[in-house]
Amino acid sequence: MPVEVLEDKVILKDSKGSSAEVYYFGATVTSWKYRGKELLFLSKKSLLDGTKGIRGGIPIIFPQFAKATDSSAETAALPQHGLARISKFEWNGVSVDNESEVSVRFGLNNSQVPENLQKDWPKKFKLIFTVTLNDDTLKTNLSVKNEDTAPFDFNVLLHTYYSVPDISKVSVEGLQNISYIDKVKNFITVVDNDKSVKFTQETDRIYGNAFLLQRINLKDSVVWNPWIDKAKGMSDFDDDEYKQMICVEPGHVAEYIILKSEESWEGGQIIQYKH
Ligand SMILES: O=P(O)(O)OC[C@H]1O[C@@H](O)[C@H](O)[C@@H](O)[C@@H]1O
Repeated sequence: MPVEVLEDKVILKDSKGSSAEVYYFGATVTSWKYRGKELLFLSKKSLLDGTKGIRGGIPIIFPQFAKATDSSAETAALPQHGLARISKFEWNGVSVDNESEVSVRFGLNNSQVPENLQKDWPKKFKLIFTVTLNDDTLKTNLSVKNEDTAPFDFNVLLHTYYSVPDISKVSVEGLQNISYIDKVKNFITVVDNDKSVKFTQETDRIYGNAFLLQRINLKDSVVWNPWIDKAKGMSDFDDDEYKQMICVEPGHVAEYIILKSEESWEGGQIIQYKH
């Protein structure tokens, strides 16, 4: 059976032994295993009961990345990282199921969002999140439809937590000569001349127009590791877990996307495990 539909999550299984798990809460992918090997990081302290955003996997960030810096932004009243990751999506069923690929869908519209968040961002919208598993490849695709009568602004990001055996041995390549905003150093703009990014301290950078993964319509990249002090301050993250994860997050966050009434936007990422 390639798709198991449970009370709180859906499990996708590939014929060669790969699998993925997606919670309805946030439509968060919490596990992606290549033939049994876990590739995503999920904190052992993460809550999975819908009382807090899931700490790990691939939370969907929409319609605001971080907290809006401009108090006049339409999304200014929303909490950090918006509403999608803390809303329960509906199960929209299996869309593809064949020898090589299994694909499932989750949906969220404004009336399914907790009431306080509806007030914080009173827009009519519809999200469809599609997760596709194919042996060594995971595709996550989001479509956003504006069902309101006026345009709205949004950010979007796939906050992907990768599991790594040892952060001191990790490097992220493909960001050379791209300027980034350094959130750890007071949001200064820096141009990266190094061939790869290595991790020896708290790292929180927004790269504009980077092409790191195969991505569709997501031009920015956030690279994040909380490191020691910030890890200690996070209740849903174990003190030492910063050594076992790295977030590389494709998104559209440096500017807002403006979506007109009745129009749709679509974007996503395709991650392939090199084995
Ligand atoms: O603790 P949260 O809300 O899940 O955010 C985690 C991190 O998410 C990253 O995307 C941000 O760049 C960081 O600044 C932030 O700390």
